Amino acid sequence: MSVIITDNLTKRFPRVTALDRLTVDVQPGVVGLVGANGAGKSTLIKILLGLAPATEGTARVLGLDVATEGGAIRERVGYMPEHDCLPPDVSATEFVVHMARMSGLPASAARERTADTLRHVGLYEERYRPIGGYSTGMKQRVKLAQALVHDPQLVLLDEPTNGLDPVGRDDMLGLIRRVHAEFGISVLVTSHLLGELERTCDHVVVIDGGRLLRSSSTADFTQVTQLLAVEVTDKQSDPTLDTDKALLEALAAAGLTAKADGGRVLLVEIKGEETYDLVRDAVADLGVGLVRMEQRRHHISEVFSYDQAEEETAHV
Ligand SMILES: Nc1ncnc2c1ncn2[C@@H]1O[C@H](COP(=O)(O)OP(=O)(O)OP(=O)(O)O)[C@@H](O)[C@H]1O
Repeated sequence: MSVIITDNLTKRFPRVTALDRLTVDVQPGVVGLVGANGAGKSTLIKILLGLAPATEGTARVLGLDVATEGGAIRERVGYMPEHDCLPPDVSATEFVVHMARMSGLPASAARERTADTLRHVGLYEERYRPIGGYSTGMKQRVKLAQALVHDPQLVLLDEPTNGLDPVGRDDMLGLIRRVHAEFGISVLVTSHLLGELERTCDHVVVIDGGRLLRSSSTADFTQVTQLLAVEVTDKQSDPTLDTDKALLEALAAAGLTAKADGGRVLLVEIKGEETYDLVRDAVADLGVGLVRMEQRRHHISEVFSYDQAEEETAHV
C-alpha cells in the first residue's frame, strides 16, 4: 500500500507557487525528498500532516485524506520539523514525555516509551539535563525521538542533518536507516544534499520549483552508464608530453570515442568487451601508468542537469 499519494497537489501563496501540480506515489521504505532551498519540501510536509490546506489537488497519507482526516494522520505519523523548536529549560526526558502524553499515551507508558526512544536515538545520561546546553547533534536526536515516541507508522523528517558536521550527518543517516530496518517505520526524509540521500534511501523524489522532476528508485538513479572512466599517470620520461591529449589521439586511432571529463579523467564510450583491452593497450603503448579504469555510474545530482548530461553523452 502506498504511504503517500498526491494528485496534482498545488499550493499557491500570494507571490509564489510553492507546489505546482505535484503527483507522486510513495511506497513503504526510506524515501528521500530532494530539492534546493525553496523547492517546496516543507510546504508539502505541512500539507501531508493536514496542517496547511492545498490550493488544488488531493493527497492521502496512509490512505487518509489530508483535507479531512488531519487528526487521524497525526496520530499515525511522526514529524521532525526543520527549525530549532525545542524548549531550552526542560530536559529531553521531560520534553519527550510531554510529547508522548500529547499523543495520548498514559503517563506510565509515556515514561517507558520515552526512555526506550531516547536510548534508541543515542541519548543516555544527558537526557536529564536541560536541552539548552545540548549540541546541535543532540538536539536533532531529541527532535527525532519526539517524532518516534508514539510509535508511528510513518515519520516525516524535515532536513534532519541540518547544521551537523560530516560525522554527525553519518550518525543521523545511520539512525534513520535503523528506524526503518528495526521498527518497520516508513520514512520520508528531506534534504537539499543529494549525496546523502543516495546512500540512505531506497527511493528518491526530486522536486524543483514545486514541480516533480523525477521519482525513481535509488538503484535506477545510480545505474551504470556505457562510459568508462580512465585515469592515467604522466609519462615520467617525457614531462613535456600532454598525456591526456596523446591518449585521446591513441584511443581515436584504435577506433574508440573518448573525451576529457575535467581533471585527469577521460570518458571512453564502451562499445563492447574489447573496449577494455583497447584502452589497456593504448595506455601501455604510450608508456604511462593506468590509475583506474571503471564503468561510470550515474549520480543523483545529474538529474538537475539531466538534459544537458544526456546531450553530452550523445555527443561523446
Ligand atoms: N507561509 C508562506 N507564505 C508565503 N510564502 C511561503 C510560505 N511558506 C513557504 N513559502 C514559499 O514557498 C516556497 C517553498 O517553500 P518551502 O519552505 O516549502 O521550501 P523548502 O523546499 O522546504 O525549502 P527550505 O528548506 O529552504 O525551507 C518558497 O518560495 C517560500 O518562500
